[in-house]
Amino acid sequence: MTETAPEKVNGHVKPQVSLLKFAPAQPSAPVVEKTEEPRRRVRIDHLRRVVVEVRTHDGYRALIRHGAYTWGGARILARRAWESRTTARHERMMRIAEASGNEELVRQWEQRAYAYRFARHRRRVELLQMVMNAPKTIATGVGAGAGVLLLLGVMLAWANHDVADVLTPITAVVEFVAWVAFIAGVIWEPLLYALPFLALAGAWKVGRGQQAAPTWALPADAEERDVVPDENAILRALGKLSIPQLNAAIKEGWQPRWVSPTTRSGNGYHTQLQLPMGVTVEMIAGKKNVLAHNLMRKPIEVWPVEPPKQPGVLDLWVADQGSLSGPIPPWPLLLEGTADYFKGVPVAVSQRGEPIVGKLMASNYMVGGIMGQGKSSLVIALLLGAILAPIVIAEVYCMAYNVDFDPLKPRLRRLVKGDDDEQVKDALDALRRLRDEVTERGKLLESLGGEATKLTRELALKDPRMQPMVVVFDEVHELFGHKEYGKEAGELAVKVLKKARKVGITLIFTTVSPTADSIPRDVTRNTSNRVAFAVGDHVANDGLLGTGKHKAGITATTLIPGVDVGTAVTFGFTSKPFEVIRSHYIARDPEKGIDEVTPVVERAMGLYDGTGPVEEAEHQAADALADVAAVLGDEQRVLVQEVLHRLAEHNPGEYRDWSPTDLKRVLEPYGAEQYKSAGRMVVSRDRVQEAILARLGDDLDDEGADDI
Ligand SMILES: Nc1ncnc2c1ncn2[C@@H]1O[C@H](COP(=O)(O)OP(=O)(O)OP(=O)(O)O)[C@@H](O)[C@H]1O
Repeated sequence: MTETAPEKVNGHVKPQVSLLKFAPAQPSAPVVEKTEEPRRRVRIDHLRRVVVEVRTHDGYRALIRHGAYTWGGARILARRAWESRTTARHERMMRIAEASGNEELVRQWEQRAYAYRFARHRRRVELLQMVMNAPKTIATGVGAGAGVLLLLGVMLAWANHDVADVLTPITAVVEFVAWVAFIAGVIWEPLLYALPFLALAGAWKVGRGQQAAPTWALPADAEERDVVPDENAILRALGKLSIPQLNAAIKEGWQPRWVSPTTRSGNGYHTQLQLPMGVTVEMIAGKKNVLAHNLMRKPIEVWPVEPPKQPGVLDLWVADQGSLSGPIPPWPLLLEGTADYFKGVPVAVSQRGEPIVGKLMASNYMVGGIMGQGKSSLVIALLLGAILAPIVIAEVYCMAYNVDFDPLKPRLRRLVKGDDDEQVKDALDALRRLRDEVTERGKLLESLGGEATKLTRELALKDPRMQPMVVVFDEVHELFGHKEYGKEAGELAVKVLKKARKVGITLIFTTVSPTADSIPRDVTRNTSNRVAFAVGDHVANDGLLGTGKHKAGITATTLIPGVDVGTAVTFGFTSKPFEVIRSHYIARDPEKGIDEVTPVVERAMGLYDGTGPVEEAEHQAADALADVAAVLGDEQRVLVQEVLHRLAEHNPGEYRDWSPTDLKRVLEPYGAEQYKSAGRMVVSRDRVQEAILARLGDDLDDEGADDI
């Protein structure tokens, strides 16, 4: 017996009772002549072309435009009239308030609607009463008027001694009425004929004022998209984003609450407004390109974001046209000046044109973006600034074969180049050393720093083991992505980053691949300053700037590679949720013979060797005895507390934390320590001066002994 495989229906063994309904087998269809369909399509295409092409005809556009103005104006007037006589407006406002969940506002509009209805009812009742009383009122009025005229006539007749004058006032009034009737008779007919035209003209004017015509029919200059993004321009631009919920709100009469009206901010404009229900900032950010177009800007010049503490608010910053593509001012330290590790280094200008300082103390960097967008240049600006502070130790681990860091070599403690296992291992070793270093420095800080919770300038100058360090890991994905060293490197980096900020170690990572696969998330999370040059997609963007940033409009995906070179979206440089920066460029192109980097390195070397204007490195230990003498001045005796106070003022770095014991420790060897006078501890000027002389004598003796 042969077994046959069960028949299958849709991949299942054929069921006993099939629930599948098969279409009856069609008799072979007769061959149909297919010539009709293309012809119909051709006709539709032709029709469509005619409809579209006719729009380009000036006469047709003018006809539609003016027709639409009139029709639209009439509709607007009718709506206004309707709203003025009914509670339609109140109800609309109530719907908006209700939709935005503002119960207080709903109640207010309800009360207004009630007051309006009440007033309208009273007016109607009064009108009715007036109509009913009209005959009586008219009769009374006419009677009173006739009486007055008659009285005037009598007085006139009396004055003129002519009885005929009694009727003169009444005759004059009758003649006046006849004239009015005559004039009205003359103008009535033309007025009657002109009335529809006047109404049409009025409607046309209103329609034109409101631009109530299809956009394609408007004259070329009528689409007055304003260069200044004021409230009107912003509302117009928002209304043309094709966001249904926003359009519905606008149709309902939504008027935004301007949290902050449009104000000038640097080289752009800043506005904040509350969005209606159903419309999120993400939706607006998703249409950033269209918004930028509507505001007559490039996408990079428009930044719609949601402030962290103001949910539902659209924070819009619009740069001046072209302001982000002009030349960047030269690096402030290019020709002169030194830097201070504890204050930071100028690296860029912000979107508003303000200087951006790259902090070094308590900061770490992750710089990413596709190739050739300026990552290395930004890091070189940071590093050049850092080495212009003579106390800084700098190391570079560049996991690629490139010459970017070569000119800095003389001033670097270590420069490793290359992406072979050997160099990657060097970078790993550097991280291992740094792990030990941060621990060591932590202990030193505890023992030397006293109250200080992090490295201070004084401490760094006092102890060479606490000299600030800047360590660059270029193309760091080679390290973190390394199959042998990657895992350990990631863990070490996180450990170092967590402790480095307090002990004066700055880590700078750069990568072309800022995704979670190449850079451990925890490494990026623990970097305070993140820089995204043009990136390939939102994954890379969020890998650098943080999850959800792309959706929230903080995105470097709109930066154009090759065009926006040197421009980056950053986090951590200022207190703002993000900052678009344009980095200073210290040019170097050996092929063209341009090299601005080397002179800066030479300057840094001058400072470092002590041949230049060293400000910080040459730290002289304070001479406490001389300082005490200086603060005593001419006074015979000074209270100990006063001496300590004056010393702290004189040299806060050295004496701020001094106590009477410290003072005693310095003065005692010379017998000049404080003593009690009239019940209070004092320091004597004469004793201190004698101590200085005694010390001088000792020094001379020592020199004499050395000479022998
Ligand atoms: N701020 C800037 N302004 C003007 N041009 C710049 C700026 N930064 C960089 N460039 C130009 O872009 C080129 C590439 O810069 P850089 O090497 O810094 O890019 P990168 O992102 O580090 O590229 P790679 O990943 O290939 O090293 C530079 O040689 C320079 O010509």
